[in-house]
Amino acid sequence: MSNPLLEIKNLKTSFRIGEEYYAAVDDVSLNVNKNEVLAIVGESGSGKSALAFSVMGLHNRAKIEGDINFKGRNIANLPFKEMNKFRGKELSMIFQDPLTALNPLMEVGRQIDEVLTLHNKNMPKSKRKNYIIELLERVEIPRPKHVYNQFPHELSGGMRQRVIIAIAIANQPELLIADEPTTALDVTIQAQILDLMRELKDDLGSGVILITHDLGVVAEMADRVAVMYAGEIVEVADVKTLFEDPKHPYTRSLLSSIPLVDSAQDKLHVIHGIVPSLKHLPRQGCRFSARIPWIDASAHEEHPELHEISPGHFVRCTCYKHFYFPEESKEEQNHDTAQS
Ligand SMILES: Nc1ncnc2c1ncn2[C@@H]1O[C@H](COP(=O)(O)OP(=O)(O)OP(=O)(O)O)[C@@H](O)[C@H]1O
Repeated sequence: MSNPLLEIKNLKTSFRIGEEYYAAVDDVSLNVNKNEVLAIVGESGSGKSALAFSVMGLHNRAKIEGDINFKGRNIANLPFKEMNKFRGKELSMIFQDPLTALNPLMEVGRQIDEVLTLHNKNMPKSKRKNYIIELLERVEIPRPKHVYNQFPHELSGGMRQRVIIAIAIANQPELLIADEPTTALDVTIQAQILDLMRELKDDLGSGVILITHDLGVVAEMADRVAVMYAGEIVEVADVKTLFEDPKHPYTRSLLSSIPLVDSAQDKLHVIHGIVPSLKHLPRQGCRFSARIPWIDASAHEEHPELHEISPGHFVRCTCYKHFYFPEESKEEQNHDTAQS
């Protein structure tokens, strides 16, 4: 097997609250290959952004343990300056909110130029300008020469997000992290931005970590999916397997909480409760158990592990074998149990 572009091993990212550190990312191991989109899904507070920011080295006050191997080099805890050699060049991030990610006081062209110059000190100004205009064209911004001199507030939300993408790909990164890249956009613009990201990924051959809580985006974009709950990965599978044969109760709950147009699904399941706050995350046993109280305690492992139940399909805790939705009738449950 070829070496992964990114290999995260036993990553633990902890924030200090009062006198103690609490892990928001707790012993996470994941790989991303070249030309692959790995989606990370989970509710708000599950640790997705903390994971992404750890890879980008943007958590200067968190405690980071474990390894983040990028092209074979461990970049966890690199000094900020050293990390800057990678950031914006080989590693790049698309942020959720284009208004806060852009400098409101600087023209679009100059903002892209800054990132470009940082890593291409010898490129002459005229060449840079041409390249930036090509980049704006590449992300399908109409009248790129005009937009070059515009300020972010003069552009629509969709256009601003295209500028963010242009900045992120300016130096042709090998790994691109997109944190909720379309959440702030309306649905038609979302689809255009997703199309664009897919095209760019194919052109650049980059690996992509796509962070989202939107399973529609996952179905559209991802090759593989990691489901995160309370700081842990609870299931990993290729996208087809995850949608057709989800196992973990949390994955199943997420999937059955969204309406699917072309499915025979007739009941939507509501996931009760919320991800507990960092200080109150359960650290013992199955972290999801409190949200499925109708499942007998004996179904959970004492120290839940990721089990590889088929090649490339990992599930944490054996409780998946005993899970059913309370809405399901006894008959359905018995039928399911007999089949599994
Ligand atoms: N700088 C910080 N200091 C303290 N706690 C933090 C910090 N950043 C995140 N957290 C906590 O860590 C946990 C995980 O947060 P994170 O933002 O990674 O979740 P998320 O899954 O990305 O959620 P969202 O989808 O809302 O961005 C949350 O409980 C959050 O409050």
